[in-house]
Amino acid sequence: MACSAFHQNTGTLQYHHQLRQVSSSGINIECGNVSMKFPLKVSKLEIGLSRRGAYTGSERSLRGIKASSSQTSVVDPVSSQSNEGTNDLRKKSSEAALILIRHGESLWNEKNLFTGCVDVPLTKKGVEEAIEAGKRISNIPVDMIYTSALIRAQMTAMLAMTQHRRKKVPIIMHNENEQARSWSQVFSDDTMKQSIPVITAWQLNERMYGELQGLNKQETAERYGNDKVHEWRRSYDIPPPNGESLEMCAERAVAYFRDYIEPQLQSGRNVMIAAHGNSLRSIIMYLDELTSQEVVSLELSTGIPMLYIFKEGRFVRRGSPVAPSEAGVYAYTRTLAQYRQKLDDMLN
Ligand SMILES: O=C(O)[C@@H](CO)OP(=O)(O)O
Repeated sequence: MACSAFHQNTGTLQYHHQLRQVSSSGINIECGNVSMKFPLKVSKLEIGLSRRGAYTGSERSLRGIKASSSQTSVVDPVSSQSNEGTNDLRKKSSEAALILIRHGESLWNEKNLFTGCVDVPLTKKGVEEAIEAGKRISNIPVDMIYTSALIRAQMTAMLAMTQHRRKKVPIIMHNENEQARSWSQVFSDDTMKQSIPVITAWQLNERMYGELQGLNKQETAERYGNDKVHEWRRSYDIPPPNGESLEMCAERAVAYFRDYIEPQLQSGRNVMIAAHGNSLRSIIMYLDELTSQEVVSLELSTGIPMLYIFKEGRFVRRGSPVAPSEAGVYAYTRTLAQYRQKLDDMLN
C-alpha cells in the first residue's frame, strides 16, 4: 500500500519568441517580423560573467537568498513516484527540463485591471491559451508541477496537461493540515505511477500590487503619469503603494525556487511551473542572471511556455516549443529526443 501522494523590440525583451530552427551553427528565433539567430556557443556562463560586475547588493543577495518561509506542501509523493517514463533516462543523464508558463489571460487581464494577489479565473481566451501551451509541451516529460496558490495559474497548469501525450493525471497535493493530507491519500502504487504531483505554493503568487489592486491600468497611468506607473510595474526595487516591488517578490519566489524546485531538477526530475508575470520575471532574472536594469524591459506573454534545460548545475534557456512536430525542441538534448521516441513507440 502506498500513501502517495522563454525578442527584442523597441527596447523590450519579450520571452514569447517562437523557436523556429536549431542547426549546428545556432538557434533561429522568430518573433513577429523579427528573426534572430543565436549562436549555440553563447553560454549562460559567458553572459553571466559579462553581467556579473553590474549586480547591485540586493541582486547579489537575491542569489544568496535562503527561504524564510516554510514549504506549503510536503513532497513525499514525489519520492514514491516512479516516473517510469523518464526514470531510466534519468539514470543516464544529469539533465532535466524546466518549463515555465505564465497563466493564460485572466478576467482582470481582459479588463486591464491591476490584479496582483486577487484570485480571478481565466477568460475563454485564457483557457484556449492554456490548451495551446499544453500542445506545445505535449512531448516534453513532466514529473512534477508547481503552481502558485492562485486559480489562474492552477487552471493553466491543469488545462495544459490535458494535452500531454503521456496522459498522466495531475493531482493537487493537499497538505494544508493533517486531515487534508490524510483524506487525499491514494492507495495504489500503479495509480500513483500514472500521476503527476502538483504542488501549490503561495510563494509563486503574483507580486502583491498593494493599493493598485482592482484599479484600471490606463486610468492609473492618466492619474499618476505613465513614467510613475511604469516604474511601479517594471522597476526592480520600487514598490507600488503598499505593495511588493519585484525585489520583494523575488525574495519569496526565488527563495522557493532555489530551496524546493532546484533540488528536484538536480535529481533529474522534469518540472513545470505555472505562475505569473512578475513571480516568473523574478525567477527568470535568477535563471538568466539579468541585472536590475535588464529586468525592467523583460515582458512575458500569457500562456507561452518557455523551456530551460538544467545540466551540470547550469540553466540554459531553449526558447519556446512551437508545436509537437517542432523537431528543433528535441534536438536540444539526447534525453528529450529519447523520451519523445519512447512516447512515439508507446502511443502510436
Ligand atoms: O496586474 C497584475 O497583476 C500584473 C500581471 O497581469 O500586471 P503587470 O503587467 O502590471 O505586471
